[in-house]
Amino acid sequence: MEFIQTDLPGVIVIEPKIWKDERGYFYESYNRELFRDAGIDTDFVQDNQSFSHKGALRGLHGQSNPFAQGKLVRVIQGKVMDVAVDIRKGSPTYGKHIRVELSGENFKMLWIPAGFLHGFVTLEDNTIFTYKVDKLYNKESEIGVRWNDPDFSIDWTLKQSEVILSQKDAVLPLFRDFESPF
Ligand SMILES: Cc1cn([C@H]2C[C@H](O)[C@@H](COP(=O)(O)OP(=O)(O)O[C@H]3O[C@@H](C)C(=O)[C@@H](O)[C@H]3O)O2)c(=O)[nH]c1=O
Repeated sequence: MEFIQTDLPGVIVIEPKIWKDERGYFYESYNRELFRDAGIDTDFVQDNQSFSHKGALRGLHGQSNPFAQGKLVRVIQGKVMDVAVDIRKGSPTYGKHIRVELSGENFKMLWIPAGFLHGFVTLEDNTIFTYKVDKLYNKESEIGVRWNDPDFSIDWTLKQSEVILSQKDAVLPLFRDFESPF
């Protein structure tokens, strides 16, 4: 299993070792000891899964303390462009984002600690996205910023007309009107 630092300190790409044979494949999607050795020392308390049609864009989301979540995300089937945005005030990379393509074929995972917003757009139909989080869902703690915020100018790969949003995500605040709790 390889742990690869990204341009946002704290956000880590994980490439698991894939064991392929005539039956198919096997891999460890989480190993507490290896993660702890790599500096990801946390207790996961909830697993989530979503299914999306091509163009579904979920984000940019987070939760404030005491429910701020670290997330370990991956794609089981299909493909997404996954995005993390640093919203830690005073961070040298405050307001900056990274993008990583995650797919059922590249097996990559992304660790996004608390203090970041997270979102993804599905690039293929029938995409199954799964993630572990280290704090429980808490509706009252939900925070977010509009996906197409001009200050972030994220290249989501798809055109605006191809994107499917929830009603909630369509009206999230812009970054300039957002008070980061971190
Ligand atoms: C996130 C979440 C939602 N729900 C419920 C509430 C809601 O009625 C329904 C759908 O929720 P949402 O529309 O917020 O789902 P979604 O837009 O997929 O939200 C997710 O987006 C990605 C980008 C993340 O990073 C996640 O943390 C989460 O915020 O599921 C839970 O019961 N538990 C949870 O942990």
